[in-house]
Amino acid sequence: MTATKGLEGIVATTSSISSIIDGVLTYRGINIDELAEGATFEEVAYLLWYGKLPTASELEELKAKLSASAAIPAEVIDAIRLYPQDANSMAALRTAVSALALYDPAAQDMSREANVDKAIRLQAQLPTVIAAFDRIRSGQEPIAPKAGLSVAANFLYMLTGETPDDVAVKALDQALVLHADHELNASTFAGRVTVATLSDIYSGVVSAIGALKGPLHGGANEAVMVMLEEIGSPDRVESVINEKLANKEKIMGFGHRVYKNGDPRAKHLQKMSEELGKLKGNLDLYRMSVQIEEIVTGQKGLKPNVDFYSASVYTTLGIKRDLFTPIFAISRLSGWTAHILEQYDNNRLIRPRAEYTGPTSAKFIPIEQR
Ligand SMILES: CC(=O)SCCNC(=O)CCNC(=O)[C@H](O)C(C)(C)COP(=O)(O)OP(=O)(O)OC[C@H]1O[C@@H](n2cnc3c(N)ncnc32)[C@H](O)[C@@H]1OP(=O)(O)O
Ligand SMILES: O=C([O-])CC(=O)C(=O)O
Repeated sequence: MTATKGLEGIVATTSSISSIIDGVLTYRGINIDELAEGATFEEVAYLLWYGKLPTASELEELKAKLSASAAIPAEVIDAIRLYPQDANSMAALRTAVSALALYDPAAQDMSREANVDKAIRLQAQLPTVIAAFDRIRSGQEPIAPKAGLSVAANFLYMLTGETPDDVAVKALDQALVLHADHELNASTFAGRVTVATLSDIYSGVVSAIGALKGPLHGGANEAVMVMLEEIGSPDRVESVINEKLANKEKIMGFGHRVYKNGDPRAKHLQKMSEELGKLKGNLDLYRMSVQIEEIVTGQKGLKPNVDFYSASVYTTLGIKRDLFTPIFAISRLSGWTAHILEQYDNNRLIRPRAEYTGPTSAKFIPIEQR
């Protein structure tokens, strides 16, 4: 038995949800470029869960269900009030999703129907949880979700209490489309491993949130913003990035386990970053990002991944840095739950082997002789 470090190149499951073939990403066979330009996040979530694009009436039905389930139990809001004010936002989200399970009478119902309902409910509730956490830690009262708003619009509304403008809603919606699923990425795999023991959907999502949090995965979008803040202005890009490269530091938002010729989602976020910068009259973050890309791609051949330009996009939208990865979670929840449902539909315990590298034939020494 020989281990492959990081399971690189190992095919661990079959799946019909999303594919990356020759660098092309599809959701249910539809190219991500077409979805990014033409679909809303709700249509994409439907596509991931049900395997086909919704008709107009199916989409209306899904939106109505999302609207009807977006409120979170008062007990969960009360629990969020007890979190430390400086709690890590992904830790807070992980804890709150765990708490949601306690107040869902169907949490342990393993029927397919109940699990699809829970996927939709969680999709509706995640933005409410994150917005409530952000307001409570800022000394403000949480704002209840507003019926009739899209997932993107409702999230922005619940953060500020103001009706968001169309540009912001469209940009966030497109970002949600781009992040919704990505084959067997680390967080999706973590979720599938958890539910393959026939544990419940909440446990799978909690595992997935924990895996997304790390800076080698979803946490990279926040880390990109830390780097942009450290650089501070376009004239410092060259010196800071060259120093990082000379010190063999990783440049966050670059590289990918699967894409070696570029992440097809990055160009959409780059375009969005430029357009938003122009609209807001400040292209500094965009220009700094482009300069970083020129240096890192030029020197290391590494291309930006989905996390790189999302940092300037979200900052230009006025979103706090530590909400970037929770936003990734709002989007990826659709993919996680689609994979969890697929895992339940054709389940077998996921239990690989380890190549043992420890001592063999070691002897037990009684404690008094050690
Ligand atoms: C949504 C997402 O999860 S997208 C990924 C988000 N993560 C990041 O942006 C963090 C920065 N990137 C990375 O750490 C990596 O590229 C990962 C984790 C995404 C992929 O990792 P792996 O497939 O294991 O690639 P690995 O780490 O083996 O990299 C191969 C080589 O490229 C280098 N490399 C990879 N990414 C970077 C980077 N961002 N900056 C500098 N060097 C890098 C490695 O140091 C390694 O060099 P070496 O062969 O001289 O040791
Ligand atoms: O697939 C991966 O390894 C990481 C990634 O880009 C994602 O989850 O969107």
